[in-house]
Amino acid sequence: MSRKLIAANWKMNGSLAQCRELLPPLASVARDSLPLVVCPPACYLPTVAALAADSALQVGAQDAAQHDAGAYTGEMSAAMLRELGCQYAIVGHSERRHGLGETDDMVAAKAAACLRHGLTPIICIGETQAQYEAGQTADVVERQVKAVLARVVAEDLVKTVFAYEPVWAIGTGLAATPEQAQAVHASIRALLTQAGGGEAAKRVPVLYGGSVKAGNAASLFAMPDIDGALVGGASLVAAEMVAIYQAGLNTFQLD
Ligand SMILES: O=C(CO)COP(=O)(O)O
Repeated sequence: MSRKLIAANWKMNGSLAQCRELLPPLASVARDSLPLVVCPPACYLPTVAALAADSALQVGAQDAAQHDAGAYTGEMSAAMLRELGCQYAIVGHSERRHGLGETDDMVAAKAAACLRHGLTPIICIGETQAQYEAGQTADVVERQVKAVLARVVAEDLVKTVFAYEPVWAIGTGLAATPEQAQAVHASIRALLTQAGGGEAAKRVPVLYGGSVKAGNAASLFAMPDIDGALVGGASLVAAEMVAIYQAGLNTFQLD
């Protein structure tokens, strides 16, 4: 299995009409050798799963509950998301950490809940602009990764995906440079290696997210520890998302 992967995070955007418009071009380019995961708002998951059905496209949710069932109004469990056709769920997106108060431990519990139910968690980590300016990137990333490692056993690590998303690069048009991102990705890989043993850690995809577009994807993908992208705004334009995916097909050494 290749450790490369490209994912689209629509955030709270889209409509039924947009699902029908955005999915067919992606379905026609998706290949098994490079997983392409579409994460629409939860209400569109059944529609997106149906549109993806006869293709290599995969479906992900944008969040998953940390609990399996119970009195948690508005939440959706990992098992429910599986029933809706999801193979993946994003957890710990900075818009949930900073906008909705999710803690490192909640994010780790969500990742563990996904793993209990056979969903692959795409675990987002990354520093804010203030932390970046204060030179705290390495410390923040280490704390966020270690919180996950405290709840996910080493043999499950290989079933996870990490996404480094510096908050200052999200939706700003100001992506990290390939070299900046590579340095952080290498440190994430080192933490995973320490925790999960060399071989398992080598197979965990570490994606980059933050202002990825067709114009910068190939230079990011050329870095040895950048295994793909978690794409926000550009994923709402079919031609952009197709071009980003094609940059992956052309740049990555795929199995
Ligand atoms: O948050 C992101 C993906 O999860 C990145 O968003 P943008 O690609 O819009 O910067």
